[in-house]
Amino acid sequence: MTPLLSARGLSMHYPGSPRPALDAVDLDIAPGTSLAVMGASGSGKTTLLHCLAGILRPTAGTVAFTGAAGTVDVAALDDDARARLRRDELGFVFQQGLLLNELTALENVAVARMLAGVPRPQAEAEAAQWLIHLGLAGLEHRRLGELSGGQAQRVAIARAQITGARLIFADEPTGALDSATSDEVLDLLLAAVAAGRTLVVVTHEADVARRCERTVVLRDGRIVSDTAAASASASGTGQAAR
Ligand SMILES: Nc1ncnc2c1ncn2[C@@H]1O[C@H](COP(=O)(O)OP(=O)(O)OP(=O)(O)O)[C@@H](O)[C@H]1O
Repeated sequence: MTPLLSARGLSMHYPGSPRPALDAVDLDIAPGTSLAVMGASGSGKTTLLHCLAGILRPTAGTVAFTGAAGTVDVAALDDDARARLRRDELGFVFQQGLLLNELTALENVAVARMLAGVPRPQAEAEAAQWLIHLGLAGLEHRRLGELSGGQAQRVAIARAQITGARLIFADEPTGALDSATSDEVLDLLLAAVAAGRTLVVVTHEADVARRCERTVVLRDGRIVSDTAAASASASGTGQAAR
């Protein structure tokens, strides 16, 4: 099967840094699978996610993404094209950054559709459906700052999916949550995978990684292990450890 995302020789050398944060990483991600990225603090997890998602431009390597318009090299796109790709084809669940505290839950989700040119009434109607789907009925008009951490992550998961994004990147999506809430948030992310989306999740938590089909571990910017979960289906099975 053609990978949804295929990185080759992906390297990131931050200016002034003595060593690369990412060092010639090769990684194929099959569509419809869940991948956990683990590793010690500073091993390069967020840098990898940002290079794969077109947030950062790597200093070397390619990232082939097969989306609506065919295959593009994310690493070679200019800033505007990468911003469009992120807006139209990728979803993000980060601990902070994308959601706005002063907007309501509904507005935070609807804005993702409005950025794609959908009129506000339609965007809000679609957003309301997503919020119900994610268990937030009745909280649509709460400002984000008035929601719990778990509720805010549900808003982020709604926002990540409302655009039809096939690929969702999550960076420590459960990091600030208690274990029951963390399980619920992961349930929702994995439900998106069951619905056909692809998930890449950076996590420190073994419990989160265990529930993904495949886990890669980074050390000093390199993939040092790549394993499929015992219960995982054949798709997304690991490549040999380097
Ligand atoms: N903007 C930057 N400028 C310079 N160096 C950076 C920058 N961002 C990250 N680094 C360095 O790159 C390396 C990898 O960082 P990265 O944030 O990707 O690691 P991580 O595995 O996500 O860490 P953590 O688990 O602590 O979030 C680290 O040595 C870090 O200090």
